[in-house]
Amino acid sequence: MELMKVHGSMNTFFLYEGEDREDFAELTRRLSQLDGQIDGLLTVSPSKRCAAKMRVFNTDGSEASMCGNGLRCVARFVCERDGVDHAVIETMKADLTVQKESEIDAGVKMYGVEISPVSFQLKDLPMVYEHHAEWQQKPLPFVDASIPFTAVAVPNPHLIGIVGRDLQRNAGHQEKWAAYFNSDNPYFSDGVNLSYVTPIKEGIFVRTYERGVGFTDACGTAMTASALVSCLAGLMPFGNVSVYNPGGMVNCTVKIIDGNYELKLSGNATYLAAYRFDLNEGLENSELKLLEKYTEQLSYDKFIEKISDATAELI
Ligand SMILES: N[C@@H](CCC[C@H](N)C(=O)O)C(=O)O
Repeated sequence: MELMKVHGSMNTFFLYEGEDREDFAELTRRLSQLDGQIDGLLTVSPSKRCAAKMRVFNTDGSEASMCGNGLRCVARFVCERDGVDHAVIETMKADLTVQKESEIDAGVKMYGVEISPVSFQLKDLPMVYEHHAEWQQKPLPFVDASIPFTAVAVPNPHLIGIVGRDLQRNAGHQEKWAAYFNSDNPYFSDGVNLSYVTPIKEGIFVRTYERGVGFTDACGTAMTASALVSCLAGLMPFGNVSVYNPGGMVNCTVKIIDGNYELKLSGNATYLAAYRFDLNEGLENSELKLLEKYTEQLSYDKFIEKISDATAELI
């Protein structure tokens, strides 16, 4: 099978186009063994009602309901394949609009994607904490009395803490709690993506420990959820929020229209290389062969260099 290696904000995936397969979970685990850089597998298959259907698998083989950085890459793939500038993509819980946008820097292809639905109901993550229906901007006393946390599903589950620079730089605190919440624990039966957010001059900085993966350079749904939480907390005005992360920078648009949240994530969709994945006799003997390395990353690296001052102290 042919695969493409792609990234959104350095959140890196193999992208596979073809019919749905039963063995995507095993395939993803094997691909992660063969290539330690990836954060999962994106699959693009035919949809009965949309331009395509996207599924996303974490490196541990678990399937997630959404992936914001991955959707930008799938958006580019589908728009270029179909010769269009916008499309609707079927995902596990919603059909989402995506569109091509102008390059943020020479040679850096950009796509905007809808992030929806949004729910603060703990049952939608799911999260269980005493008898609460929601948990917004309040410390979880058993974690840390100084960090206001918000639980939100977009629709994959996120727990967002607003922290100062010291906790942001020292990833040990975040790692300890993320590892706990993604193992056997009474609060998150399906695990959770844990992000720490710090306001900076240019916007916000977000670091995410992803469920099913571990620390990643960026998580698109987490950055969008963090922008929403920052607006609700009064740290950022509603509208456009620049979100910096260890893998780059994205723009999130946060609006409330008629009481509904409207969220959009805009950022790069970069193609790294084409591969052939030969299954041979079974997954354990499968091999990954590089067919072609693309040069787009050079443009992305230049873009990163230009924005590096904003994040220098925090990465
Ligand atoms: N990297 C993604 C999210 C991928 C899924 C996540 N790990 C989960 O299990 O919910 C993004 O860009 O949103």
